[in-house]
Amino acid sequence: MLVRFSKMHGLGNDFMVIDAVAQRVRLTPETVKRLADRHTGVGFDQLLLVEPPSRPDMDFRYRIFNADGSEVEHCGNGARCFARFVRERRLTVKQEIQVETAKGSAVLKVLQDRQIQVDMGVPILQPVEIPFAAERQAEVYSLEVEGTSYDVSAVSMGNPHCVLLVDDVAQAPVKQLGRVIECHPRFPQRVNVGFMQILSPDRVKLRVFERGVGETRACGTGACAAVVAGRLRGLLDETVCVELPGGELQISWKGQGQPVLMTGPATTVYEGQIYL
Ligand SMILES: N[C@H](CCC[C@H](N)C(=O)O)C(=O)O
Repeated sequence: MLVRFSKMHGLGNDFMVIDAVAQRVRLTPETVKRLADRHTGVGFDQLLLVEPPSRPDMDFRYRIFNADGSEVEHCGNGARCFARFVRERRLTVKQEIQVETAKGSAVLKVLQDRQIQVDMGVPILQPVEIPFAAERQAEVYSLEVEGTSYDVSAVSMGNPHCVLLVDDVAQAPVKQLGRVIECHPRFPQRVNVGFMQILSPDRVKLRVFERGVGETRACGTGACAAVVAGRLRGLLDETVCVELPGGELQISWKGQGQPVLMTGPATTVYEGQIYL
Protein backbone atom coordinates (compact mmCIF):
# COMPACT_ATOMS: atom_id res chain seq x y z
CA MET A 1 0.00 0.00 0.00
CA LEU A 2 1.56 3.33 -1.11
CA VAL A 3 0.95 6.03 1.50
CA ARG A 4 1.59 9.78 1.29
CA PHE A 5 3.04 11.44 4.41
CA SER A 6 4.71 14.63 5.67
CA LYS A 7 7.90 14.78 7.72
CA MET A 8 7.51 17.54 10.32
CA HIS A 9 9.01 18.71 13.60
CA GLY A 10 8.24 20.87 16.62
CA LEU A 11 11.56 22.29 17.89
CA GLY A 12 13.40 19.24 16.60
CA ASN A 13 10.97 16.66 18.06
CA ASP A 14 10.27 14.99 14.73
CA PHE A 15 7.24 13.28 13.29
CA MET A 16 5.93 11.28 10.38
CA VAL A 17 2.39 12.59 9.81
CA ILE A 18 -0.11 10.50 7.83
CA ASP A 19 -3.53 11.56 6.55
CA ALA A 20 -5.82 8.61 7.35
CA VAL A 21 -8.89 10.66 6.33
CA ALA A 22 -8.22 10.60 2.58
CA GLN A 23 -6.15 7.38 2.71
CA ARG A 24 -6.83 3.92 4.16
CA VAL A 25 -3.98 3.18 6.62
CA ARG A 26 -3.48 0.10 8.80
CA LEU A 27 -0.60 0.29 11.30
CA THR A 28 0.85 -2.39 13.56
CA PRO A 29 3.48 -1.74 16.26
CA GLU A 30 5.98 -3.59 14.06
CA THR A 31 5.21 -1.31 11.09
CA VAL A 32 5.65 1.79 13.28
CA LYS A 33 9.00 0.54 14.61
CA ARG A 34 10.19 -0.24 11.06
CA LEU A 35 9.18 3.23 9.82
CA ALA A 36 10.83 4.87 12.85
CA ASP A 37 14.25 3.43 12.00
CA ARG A 38 16.49 6.37 11.05
CA HIS A 39 18.59 4.19 8.67
CA THR A 40 16.09 1.85 6.98
CA GLY A 41 12.81 3.75 7.48
CA VAL A 42 11.59 7.36 7.49
CA GLY A 43 12.96 8.01 10.98
CA PHE A 44 11.00 9.88 13.68
CA ASP A 45 10.36 10.25 17.41
CA GLN A 46 6.61 9.77 16.93
CA LEU A 47 4.18 8.87 14.12
CA LEU A 48 1.00 11.01 14.06
CA LEU A 49 -2.18 9.69 12.46
CA VAL A 50 -4.94 12.08 11.31
CA GLU A 51 -8.28 10.26 11.40
CA PRO A 52 -11.94 11.23 11.10
CA PRO A 53 -13.47 11.97 14.54
CA SER A 54 -15.61 9.42 16.40
CA ARG A 55 -17.43 12.32 18.20
CA PRO A 56 -19.67 14.86 16.40
CA ASP A 57 -18.17 17.79 18.36
CA MET A 58 -14.63 17.05 17.16
CA ASP A 59 -12.95 17.90 13.83
CA PHE A 60 -10.42 15.05 13.82
CA ARG A 61 -9.13 12.13 15.84
CA TYR A 62 -5.42 12.51 16.73
CA ARG A 63 -3.47 9.27 17.29
CA ILE A 64 0.17 9.15 18.43
CA PHE A 65 2.68 6.29 18.25
CA ASN A 66 6.16 6.36 19.83
CA ALA A 67 9.17 5.11 17.88
CA ASP A 68 9.00 1.84 19.88
CA GLY A 69 5.52 1.20 18.43
CA SER A 70 3.57 2.04 21.60
CA GLU A 71 0.39 4.13 21.15
CA VAL A 72 0.19 7.01 23.64
CA GLU A 73 -2.32 9.51 24.97
CA HIS A 74 -0.91 12.90 23.97
CA CYS A 75 1.91 14.74 22.22
CA GLY A 76 2.22 18.52 22.54
CA ASN A 77 4.76 19.23 19.79
CA GLY A 78 2.82 16.82 17.59
CA ALA A 79 -0.43 18.74 18.21
CA ARG A 80 1.10 21.90 16.73
CA CYS A 81 2.31 19.95 13.68
CA PHE A 82 -1.14 18.33 13.42
CA ALA A 83 -2.73 21.80 13.08
CA ARG A 84 -0.19 22.86 10.43
CA PHE A 85 -0.67 19.57 8.53
CA VAL A 86 -4.50 19.53 8.32
CA ARG A 87 -4.54 23.12 7.04
CA GLU A 88 -1.68 22.60 4.54
CA ARG A 89 -3.44 19.44 3.26
CA ARG A 90 -6.73 21.41 3.06
CA LEU A 91 -8.46 18.95 5.39
CA THR A 92 -9.85 22.03 7.15
CA VAL A 93 -9.83 25.82 6.79
CA LYS A 94 -10.57 26.41 10.48
CA GLN A 95 -8.25 28.59 12.59
CA GLU A 96 -9.39 26.73 15.73
CA ILE A 97 -9.39 22.93 15.45
CA GLN A 98 -10.89 20.48 17.98
CA VAL A 99 -9.08 17.15 18.11
CA GLU A 100 -10.02 13.99 19.97
CA THR A 101 -7.16 12.20 21.73
CA ALA A 102 -6.95 8.81 23.41
CA LYS A 103 -7.74 10.35 26.80
CA GLY A 104 -9.74 13.46 25.99
CA SER A 105 -9.43 16.35 23.56
CA ALA A 106 -7.31 19.39 22.69
CA VAL A 107 -7.98 22.71 20.96
CA LEU A 108 -5.41 23.82 18.37
CA LYS A 109 -5.38 27.53 17.44
CA VAL A 110 -3.34 28.91 14.52
CA LEU A 111 -2.15 32.40 15.51
CA GLN A 112 -1.46 35.36 13.22
CA ASP A 113 2.31 34.91 13.53
CA ARG A 114 2.02 31.26 12.35
CA GLN A 115 2.73 30.03 15.89
CA ILE A 116 0.27 27.42 17.15
CA GLN A 117 -1.41 27.69 20.56
CA VAL A 118 -2.68 24.42 22.08
CA ASP A 119 -5.09 24.10 25.00
CA MET A 120 -3.47 20.99 26.48
CA GLY A 121 -6.28 20.37 28.96
CA VAL A 122 -6.26 20.31 32.76
CA PRO A 123 -3.23 18.53 34.27
CA ILE A 124 -4.00 15.31 36.14
CA LEU A 125 -2.46 15.13 39.62
CA GLN A 126 -4.24 12.24 41.37
CA PRO A 127 -1.67 9.42 41.56
CA VAL A 128 -4.10 6.71 40.48
CA GLU A 129 -4.95 8.72 37.30
CA ILE A 130 -1.34 9.45 36.33
CA PRO A 131 -0.75 6.47 37.04
CA PHE A 132 1.82 6.58 39.85
CA ALA A 133 1.96 4.44 43.00
CA ALA A 134 1.65 6.79 45.99
CA GLU A 135 -0.29 6.87 49.28
CA ARG A 136 -1.69 10.33 48.57
CA GLN A 137 -1.36 13.27 46.15
CA ALA A 138 1.60 15.58 46.87
CA GLU A 139 3.64 18.36 45.22
CA VAL A 140 6.81 16.36 45.81
CA TYR A 141 7.30 12.59 46.17
CA SER A 142 10.39 10.65 47.28
CA LEU A 143 11.40 8.14 44.61
CA GLU A 144 13.99 5.46 45.40
CA VAL A 145 16.17 4.71 42.34
CA GLU A 146 19.01 2.17 42.61
CA GLY A 147 19.66 3.03 46.26
CA THR A 148 19.39 6.81 45.89
CA SER A 149 16.30 8.84 46.90
CA TYR A 150 15.14 11.62 44.53
CA ASP A 151 12.52 14.36 45.11
CA VAL A 152 10.19 14.19 42.10
CA SER A 153 6.85 15.55 40.90
CA ALA A 154 4.35 13.33 39.09
CA VAL A 155 1.97 14.96 36.59
CA SER A 156 -0.13 13.66 33.69
CA MET A 157 -1.01 15.74 30.62
CA GLY A 158 -2.92 12.71 29.44
CA ASN A 159 0.48 11.00 29.36
CA PRO A 160 2.59 10.43 32.49
CA HIS A 161 5.53 12.67 33.48
CA CYS A 162 8.08 12.53 36.29
CA VAL A 163 9.86 15.87 36.86
CA LEU A 164 13.14 16.38 38.74
CA LEU A 165 14.81 19.71 39.60
CA VAL A 166 18.52 19.92 38.73
CA ASP A 167 21.16 22.66 39.18
CA ASP A 168 22.46 22.34 35.60
CA VAL A 169 20.61 20.50 32.82
CA ALA A 170 23.84 20.30 30.80
CA GLN A 171 25.36 18.08 33.52
CA ALA A 172 22.17 16.16 34.36
CA PRO A 173 22.35 12.32 33.91
CA VAL A 174 19.42 12.44 31.46
CA LYS A 175 20.16 9.23 29.59
CA GLN A 176 21.39 7.11 32.49
CA LEU A 177 18.79 8.16 35.07
CA GLY A 178 16.02 8.76 32.52
CA ARG A 179 16.29 5.21 31.23
CA VAL A 180 15.92 3.74 34.73
CA ILE A 181 13.07 6.01 35.89
CA GLU A 182 11.20 5.46 32.56
CA CYS A 183 10.62 1.84 33.67
CA HIS A 184 10.35 2.43 37.43
CA PRO A 185 7.79 0.01 39.00
CA ARG A 186 5.90 2.92 40.63
CA PHE A 187 4.97 4.07 37.08
CA PRO A 188 3.02 1.02 35.84
CA GLN A 189 2.59 2.47 32.32
CA ARG A 190 6.21 3.72 32.23
CA VAL A 191 6.87 7.48 32.28
CA ASN A 192 8.46 10.47 30.52
CA VAL A 193 11.27 11.92 32.67
CA GLY A 194 11.91 15.69 32.75
CA PHE A 195 15.06 17.37 34.15
CA MET A 196 14.31 21.04 34.91
CA GLN A 197 16.75 23.84 35.84
CA ILE A 198 14.94 26.93 37.12
CA LEU A 199 16.69 30.11 35.89
CA SER A 200 14.04 32.56 37.20
CA PRO A 201 10.29 32.44 38.06
CA ASP A 202 9.46 32.93 34.36
CA ARG A 203 12.26 30.98 32.62
CA VAL A 204 13.48 27.38 32.90
CA LYS A 205 15.73 24.98 31.00
CA LEU A 206 14.41 21.46 30.39
CA ARG A 207 15.64 18.17 28.95
CA VAL A 208 13.28 15.20 28.62
CA PHE A 209 13.94 11.48 28.37
CA GLU A 210 10.75 10.42 26.58
CA ARG A 211 8.91 7.16 27.23
CA GLY A 212 9.28 4.88 24.23
CA VAL A 213 11.88 7.07 22.49
CA GLY A 214 14.77 8.29 24.69
CA GLU A 215 15.99 11.89 24.96
CA THR A 216 14.33 14.16 22.38
CA ARG A 217 15.20 17.72 21.37
CA ALA A 218 11.89 18.94 22.76
CA CYS A 219 8.80 17.58 24.53
CA GLY A 220 5.59 19.64 24.60
CA THR A 221 3.72 17.66 27.25
CA GLY A 222 7.01 17.54 29.19
CA ALA A 223 7.25 21.33 29.13
CA CYS A 224 3.65 21.57 30.39
CA ALA A 225 4.27 19.01 33.15
CA ALA A 226 7.47 20.77 34.24
CA VAL A 227 5.73 24.15 34.58
CA VAL A 228 2.86 22.54 36.51
CA ALA A 229 5.38 20.86 38.83
CA GLY A 230 7.28 24.12 39.35
CA ARG A 231 4.09 26.10 40.02
CA LEU A 232 2.81 23.50 42.50
CA ARG A 233 6.10 23.95 44.37
CA GLY A 234 5.58 27.75 44.38
CA LEU A 235 8.69 28.35 42.24
CA LEU A 236 7.27 29.58 38.91
CA ASP A 237 5.04 32.37 37.57
CA GLU A 238 1.80 31.81 35.61
CA THR A 239 3.59 32.14 32.23
CA VAL A 240 7.00 30.55 31.73
CA CYS A 241 9.46 30.40 28.83
CA VAL A 242 10.72 26.80 28.64
CA GLU A 243 14.14 26.50 26.95
CA LEU A 244 14.51 23.03 25.42
CA PRO A 245 17.54 21.83 23.42
CA GLY A 246 15.53 22.39 20.20
CA GLY A 247 14.12 25.83 21.10
CA GLU A 248 11.61 27.69 23.28
CA LEU A 249 7.96 27.07 24.22
CA GLN A 250 5.65 29.48 26.07
CA ILE A 251 3.66 27.65 28.73
CA SER A 252 0.87 29.23 30.81
CA TRP A 253 -1.07 27.71 33.68
CA LYS A 254 -3.43 29.69 35.97
CA GLY A 255 -3.55 26.91 38.58
CA GLN A 256 -5.42 23.84 39.76
CA GLY A 257 -8.48 22.96 37.69
CA GLN A 258 -7.33 25.23 34.86
CA PRO A 259 -6.00 24.12 31.44
CA VAL A 260 -2.35 24.46 30.43
CA LEU A 261 -1.73 26.56 27.29
CA MET A 262 1.32 25.86 25.13
CA THR A 263 2.48 28.11 22.27
CA GLY A 264 5.22 27.34 19.78
CA PRO A 265 6.20 26.64 16.15
CA ALA A 266 5.50 23.76 13.76
CA THR A 267 7.62 23.01 10.68
CA THR A 268 7.06 20.89 7.57
CA VAL A 269 10.39 19.49 6.31
CA TYR A 270 9.28 17.48 3.26
CA GLU A 271 6.44 15.40 1.77
CA GLY A 272 6.93 11.82 0.68
CA GLN A 273 5.36 8.53 -0.31
CA ILE A 274 6.23 5.08 1.07
CA TYR A 275 5.01 1.50 0.70
CA LEU A 276 3.74 0.26 4.09
N1 LIG B 1 6.82 9.99 24.54
C1 LIG B 1 5.52 10.51 24.99
C2 LIG B 1 4.63 10.91 23.78
C3 LIG B 1 5.18 12.11 22.98
C4 LIG B 1 5.30 13.36 23.81
C5 LIG B 1 6.17 14.49 23.24
N2 LIG B 1 6.81 14.26 21.98
C6 LIG B 1 5.42 15.82 23.26
O1 LIG B 1 5.74 16.71 22.47
O2 LIG B 1 4.54 15.97 24.15
C7 LIG B 1 4.81 9.42 25.82
O3 LIG B 1 5.16 8.23 25.66
O4 LIG B 1 3.92 9.79 26.60
